[in-house]
Amino acid sequence: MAVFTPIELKDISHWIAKDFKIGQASEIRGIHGGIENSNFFLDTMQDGKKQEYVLTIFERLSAQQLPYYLELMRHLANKGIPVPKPIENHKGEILFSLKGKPAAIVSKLPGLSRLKPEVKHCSMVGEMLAKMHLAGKDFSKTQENLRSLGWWQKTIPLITPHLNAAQKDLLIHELAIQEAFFSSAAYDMIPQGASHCDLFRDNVLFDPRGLADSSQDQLGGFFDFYFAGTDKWLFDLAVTANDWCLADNKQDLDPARLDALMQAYQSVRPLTSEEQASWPLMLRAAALRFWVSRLWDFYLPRDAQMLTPHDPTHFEHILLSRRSL
Ligand SMILES: Nc1ncnc2c1ncn2[C@@H]1O[C@H](COP(=O)(O)OP(=O)(O)O)[C@@H](O)[C@H]1O
Ligand SMILES: N[C@@H](CCOP(=O)(O)O)C(=O)O
Repeated sequence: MAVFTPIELKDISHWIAKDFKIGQASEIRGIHGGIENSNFFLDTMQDGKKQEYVLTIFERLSAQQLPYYLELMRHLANKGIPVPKPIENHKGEILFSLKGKPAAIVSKLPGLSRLKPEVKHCSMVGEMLAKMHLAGKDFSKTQENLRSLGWWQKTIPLITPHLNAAQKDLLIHELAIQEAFFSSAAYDMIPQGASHCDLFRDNVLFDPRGLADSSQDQLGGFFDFYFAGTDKWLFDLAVTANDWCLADNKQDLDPARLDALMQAYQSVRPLTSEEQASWPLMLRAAALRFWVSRLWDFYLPRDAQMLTPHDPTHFEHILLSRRSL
């Protein structure tokens, strides 16, 4: 995150005590990392025990869009997928208003991110991603991925004035390829459902089981569902592969990590023939998605405390690498 909307303990103490069954708020701390929302670790004291939550103030998403994400998390958590569970108030509501903006409180997951994943981390993530896709099959709400083709088409003209000729050509050419892919019969046949769409290494936690080395790591959970949407499951897998399965040069795919991710995913949900055929183009779609959003954040930034924009060049290189496959 970043903190776009500062919150202090005095702003929420009375509200927490009055509206929830989570005890008394005892501490609130702004969280570094992340770029979309204002996030805080919120501690409470309940029956003499410290409880930990995450309070999020949504900076871009509207109160109309948010029920999809929060209900999805509740649905998945109820099905045993390790994701943050939204906390209800006395009326059973999970979406609130704080400082005039939508807000939610969710459970804090255990663990830490592994930013240098080994093969076994890719494997755990692949398996849980496929389980999550299947667990979302009977989720009744649908909402498009708000960072998909329509958003790329709208956003690319805003960022091209900032780019050099080669970058502009690359962006415009790849957009045309993706427009053709998205309107193809093969694309139409790829299965879809609730997808995370941003399952980067920093959105997954591992429970280190008390050991300093990572060999005993267990999956702690997936979080940050605020880019989720009803999308092709293969897109979700491609987003994941582009971040988790990088070789040492940080742009090409590492065969061992990729193989681990794909094998584990397919041990739960084998890919259809259309998905297999579409994989190279889907990897490119996933690279384009994040190149565009990082360029947008970089050239059209918002005011915030603690905001560190992500490097757009990283995804330019990834896109070039996937195009050469
Ligand atoms: N439910 C959660 N459990 C544990 N840590 C969390 C949780 N939600 C967020 N965090 C922490 O907050 C940081 C920023 O959250 P993130 O969702 O990535 O921000 P943003 O909403 O801006 O994308 C994460 O890197 C993680 O450390
Ligand atoms: N994962 C995306 C953008 C969102 O970042 P997050 O840290 O808020 O999850 C990227 O790396 O560009």
